[in-house]
Amino acid sequence: MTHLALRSNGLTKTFRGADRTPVAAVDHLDLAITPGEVVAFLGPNGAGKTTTLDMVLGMTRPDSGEIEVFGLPPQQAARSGRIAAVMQTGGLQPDFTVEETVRVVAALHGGSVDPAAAMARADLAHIAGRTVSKCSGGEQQRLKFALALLPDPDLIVLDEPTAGMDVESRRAFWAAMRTDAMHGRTVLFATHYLEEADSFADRIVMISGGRIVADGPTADIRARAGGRVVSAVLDEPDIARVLASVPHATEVERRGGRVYLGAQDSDELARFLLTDTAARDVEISAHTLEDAFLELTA
Ligand SMILES: Nc1ncnc2c1ncn2[C@@H]1O[C@H](COP(=O)(O)OP(=O)(O)OP(=O)(O)O)[C@@H](O)[C@H]1O
Repeated sequence: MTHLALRSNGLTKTFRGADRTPVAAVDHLDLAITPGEVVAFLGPNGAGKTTTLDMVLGMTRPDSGEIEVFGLPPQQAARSGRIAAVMQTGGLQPDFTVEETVRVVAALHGGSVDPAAAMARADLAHIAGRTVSKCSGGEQQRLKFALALLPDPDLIVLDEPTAGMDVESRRAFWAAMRTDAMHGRTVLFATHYLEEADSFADRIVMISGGRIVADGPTADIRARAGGRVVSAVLDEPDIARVLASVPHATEVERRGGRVYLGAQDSDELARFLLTDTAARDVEISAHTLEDAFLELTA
């Protein structure tokens, strides 16, 4: 029988806040991830991403609900090397070189991936002799990624792996990750960065207040923000005619000499503009992921 990479039912974790009031960090979370999926776990600060990932890794026990990784309890999946993580915090020895770090951890875990291969896959070969304290934030994250690859896990979990990196380092990190994910590994990563979710994930699970507010293919989540916007250069009488004639047409905004219009059916709106008005320079654009994010996590 083929198991899901991750399955949770009614997963719940509550903490006590500073004034002892309960905070539902994760609130009845149901999630199913099939092997090979690359899933972004997207949500604002305090949404419950880290708490969920801690439970996925068996580092925190849920108060109630169930969670399985490849059909196993999370701790067992972690012990057997089927799951590994790149977490936000986590000790690297500052005096070790990159290569020493990878070799020591490989020896400790009896990893199934050759240390040199893990370094190559995390794009570290050219800095193998550099001490950890001299590595940039991005290089240290890639080192953690190499360490996570050592047991050759089927599921790799990344908690905001590029937090604090500059654009260049983020690009290098994701290039290394993307190459690796093409080998069929399941990837679950938490992020605040919409563009990372957009460009790297097949699927987005959006979480807010410990609950899933949207879950689906990246393009579908974007579309949920409410269709498309049609913009054109248009004079006042034509704007009035569009608003009166096209069902549910609304004026969204005016900017740079253009008017931006929304409607239930954007194709119908565009057709009306092109055939019944003197509209020029008509453009149809999808809502951005940011629109969806703001709407769904509001
Ligand atoms: N050990 C703890 N004790 C008390 N409250 C906690 C603890 N850990 C998390 N919380 C609270 O649980 C909620 C969810 O936190 P969590 O760290 O899971 O969110 P997050 O989505 O990872 O946030 P961020 O993006 O800021 O890292 C927050 O309100 C947080 O303050």
